[in-house]
Amino acid sequence: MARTRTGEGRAGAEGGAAGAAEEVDVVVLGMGPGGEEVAGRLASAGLDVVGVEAELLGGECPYWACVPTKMMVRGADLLAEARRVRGMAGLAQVEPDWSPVASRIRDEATTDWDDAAAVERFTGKGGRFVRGRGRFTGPGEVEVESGEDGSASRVSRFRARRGVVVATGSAPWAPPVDGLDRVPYWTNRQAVSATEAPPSLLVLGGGAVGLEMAQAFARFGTLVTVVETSRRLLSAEEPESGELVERVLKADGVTVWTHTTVKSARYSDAEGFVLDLEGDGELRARRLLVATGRRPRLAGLGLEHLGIDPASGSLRVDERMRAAPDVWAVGDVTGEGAFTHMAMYQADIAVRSILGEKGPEADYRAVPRVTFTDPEIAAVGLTEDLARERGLRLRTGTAQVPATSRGWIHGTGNEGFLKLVEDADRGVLVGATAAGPAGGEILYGLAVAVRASLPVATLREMIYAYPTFHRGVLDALNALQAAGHTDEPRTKRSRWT
Ligand SMILES: Cc1cc2nc3c(=O)[nH]c(=O)nc-3n(C[C@H](O)[C@H](O)[C@H](O)COP(=O)(O)OP(=O)(O)OC[C@H]3O[C@@H](n4cnc5c(N)ncnc54)[C@H](O)[C@@H]3O)c2cc1C
Ligand SMILES: NC(=O)c1ccc[n+]([C@@H]2O[C@H](COP(=O)([O-])OP(=O)(O)OC[C@H]3O[C@@H](n4cnc5c(N)ncnc54)[C@H](O)[C@@H]3O)[C@@H](O)[C@H]2O)c1
Repeated sequence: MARTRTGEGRAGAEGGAAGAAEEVDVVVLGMGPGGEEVAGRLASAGLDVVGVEAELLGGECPYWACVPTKMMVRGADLLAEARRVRGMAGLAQVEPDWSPVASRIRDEATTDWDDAAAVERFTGKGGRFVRGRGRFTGPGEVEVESGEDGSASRVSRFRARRGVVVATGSAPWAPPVDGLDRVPYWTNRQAVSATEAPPSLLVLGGGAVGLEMAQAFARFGTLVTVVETSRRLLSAEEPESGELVERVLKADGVTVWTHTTVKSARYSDAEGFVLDLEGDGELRARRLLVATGRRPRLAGLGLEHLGIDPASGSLRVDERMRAAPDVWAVGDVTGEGAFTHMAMYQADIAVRSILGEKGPEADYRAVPRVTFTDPEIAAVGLTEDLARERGLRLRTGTAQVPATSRGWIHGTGNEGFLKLVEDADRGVLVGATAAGPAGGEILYGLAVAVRASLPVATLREMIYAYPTFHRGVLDALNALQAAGHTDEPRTKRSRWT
């Protein structure tokens, strides 16, 4: 697990001594992807910047989230591809072994959960790094407490002339299930630090975290059961996405319980984890992963000193990332979408805002999101349901990947679909889903179309390379036009798409 270095003083000045606040330009609270980007850019621009981080500089993404989970996914996908050789290209014998995945995560991704290189990168730009937990003590005033595990704690105080950036991210949230707080369940952190694939795993929550991990462990031989309260998996996405991912997970041997409520949880060495289901008996496994969402980290930040209610759920920001006078916020803490690309996007806007530079304001019409299951479930903009809720008059068009030329050529492993949601009055796409092999890559063109409000007529006039997966967009456009309004997926393969 993480070797935190709270309180060590190797990374530049440690700030003002307790009692005397040191004047600096900007203090950044939390150095995940959002905070690191803001602090690094401002330091490079010549500002006197203090970056405060309680754990590891880089935050959740490189050490416990995006990067290590995608290494898990990569290993799992290699196994799945090897298993598809039979009937397509001969025979391949597959013997799953988790240890190369664990080694890559430990040695390549996280350097054994050590952030020395990231600290050096930041201080190399002229930033000053303080390891510790920061909080507001007044407008523009920040106190950082360093030291833990019984070591004497020290307090540094700063007064930020230009302002403070809050980038404290999010923490896993567990539902109020009786007994859950008393059992040693995994969050994403223990799951990515696993040195072996457990024999059996219960996954509570059928969102991105739960499903990426469920499929990865299943492909390495773990007996996985997913339990989800909603009627379908990936409930925020198109219904077709949840249906597809449930189908492929089942093909991977995963047991899926949707629309299921867990009443209570217990654990013993002999029994392992036991979840009591409302009405439906119980589920058992050696490990339990709780992946039921995350919540912005606002507690203990002293936001009350700014007149902000820390219980407000997220730190609301305007289109220039301002949360209060001379306070900016970026990343998961803003509640605008818990993605690294969102944190980086907002960081860019905050940097320009702090430097007084002009430039575009935040625009969330085309937020891309990719769940890295196999097939990848990628989407941008509004789902059909959300677009309807906004009162738009819609047309939708869907193409099934196996019915396209490339999907058909691809053969096994070709599950997926492309769905377009058009604002029929304006003739532009307001949302799209690309589910299938390389769905996240195919999404790019659709994201451009949504963001730039490209006329659907222009999309139809374009030339799509044959036989690519993205050429399926033409099929979906044809479906859009043919039906006027169609929710029916096309099942027949047209000759040239
Ligand atoms: C399992 C998993 C997989 C994911 N995969 C992807 C993916 O593939 N693609 C993607 O785009 N997103 C992914 N995400 C989401 C992504 O990790 C987050 O959106 C991203 O890390 C948010 O960045 P951030 O800077 O807002 O916050 P964080 O990364 O959470 O960093 C915040 C930092 O602030 C520090 N901090 C908190 N409070 C204080 C304080 N008071 N003082 C000092 N420091 C403090 C924390 O220690 C932390 O290091 C994934 C998330 C999970 C859980
Ligand atoms: N590939 C990516 O970009 C990626 C990957 C992982 C995580 N993330 C980000 O991290 C955030 C957190 O991911 P997550 O999957 O933990 O959250 P999520 O909110 O996406 O999904 C949580 C799921 O848990 C379910 N749930 C809630 N309470 C439950 C209960 N008591 N029993 C069973 N199920 C319950 C919800 O209905 C929901 O489907 C996401 O918002 C996502 O943006 C992104």
